[in-house]
Amino acid sequence: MIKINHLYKMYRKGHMALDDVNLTIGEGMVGLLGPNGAGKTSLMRILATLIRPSSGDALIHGVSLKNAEDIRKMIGYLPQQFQVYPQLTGAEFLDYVAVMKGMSDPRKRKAEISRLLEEVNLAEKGNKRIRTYSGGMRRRLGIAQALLGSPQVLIVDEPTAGLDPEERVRFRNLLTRFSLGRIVLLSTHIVADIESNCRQIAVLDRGEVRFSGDLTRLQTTGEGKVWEGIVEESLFAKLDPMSIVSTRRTDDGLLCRIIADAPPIDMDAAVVRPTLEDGYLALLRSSQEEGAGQR
Ligand SMILES: Nc1ncnc2c1ncn2[C@@H]1O[C@H](COP(=O)(O)OP(=O)(O)OP(=O)(O)O)[C@@H](O)[C@H]1O
Repeated sequence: MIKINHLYKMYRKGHMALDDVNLTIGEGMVGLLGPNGAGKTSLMRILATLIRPSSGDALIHGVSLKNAEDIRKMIGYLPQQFQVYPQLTGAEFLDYVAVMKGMSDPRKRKAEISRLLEEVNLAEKGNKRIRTYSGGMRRRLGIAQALLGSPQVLIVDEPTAGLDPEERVRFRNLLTRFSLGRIVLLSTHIVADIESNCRQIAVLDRGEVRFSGDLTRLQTTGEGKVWEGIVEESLFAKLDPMSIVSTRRTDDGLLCRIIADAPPIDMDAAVVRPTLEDGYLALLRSSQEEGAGQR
């Protein structure tokens, strides 16, 4: 279990990236969802002991972040900008990382590397240079390096960014497999990444936790706030663009889906069942309105 207590991160020039974050994260796949700049990377880097919080602490399986050496043994981390050495082969790269992680026995390293290459579906590519790998393969190699030493906690920062839909699905399934008996904390701003396989979701916005719970509860946040109706082009131009979730051209006109407490006066709209994405957008909307009210 990860228990985050009153965590703050203030960067130089006074920017508050994390503002009293409290969160309990259990076993399985956990999604950390939030728009750009929400503080996801800051939180993950703190948990991976790459940066220090300004104040507060987190306990990972009971160990404080202050014991960075012990925490690092428990954690595998895949950063957003994962750097590889293109001239090395996948196996050479993993061997290099394994040495850095203190795995001194070459035979054990070799066995673990071939096991991991197999697990991430790169067994046949292990002896090829990384420069020949696709984006998805590099990301899978990134997971393999994070899993070296069998960490109990895997932290992955926006791992699906830039992947094509097929690789994205493949990558999600891979993470789900690794989440059995482990904590996999996955950050993303794409709802589909967490839709099918996350047991818990936390939503971060402007440094604060706005939600923590399961998928159904996030979805119901949108209840009574999602409206659908046909609008004329002239009305469409007047709608608040921030409230429009989707538009589809039909024979009767533009079918518009919007998130609002009430539909615009001249829109003939009916309330519809929210999707998970609607729930997330409704939550962000109310969090942003709250923020605007306080400014
Ligand atoms: N080293 C830094 N110095 C100053 N400000 C920073 C630094 N790193 C991040 N920030 C700011 O802190 C806030 C949170 O950034 P962070 O990268 O943690 O968010 P994020 O949710 O991961 O965003 P993204 O999805 O865009 O990566 C942003 O406003 C960002 O500009």
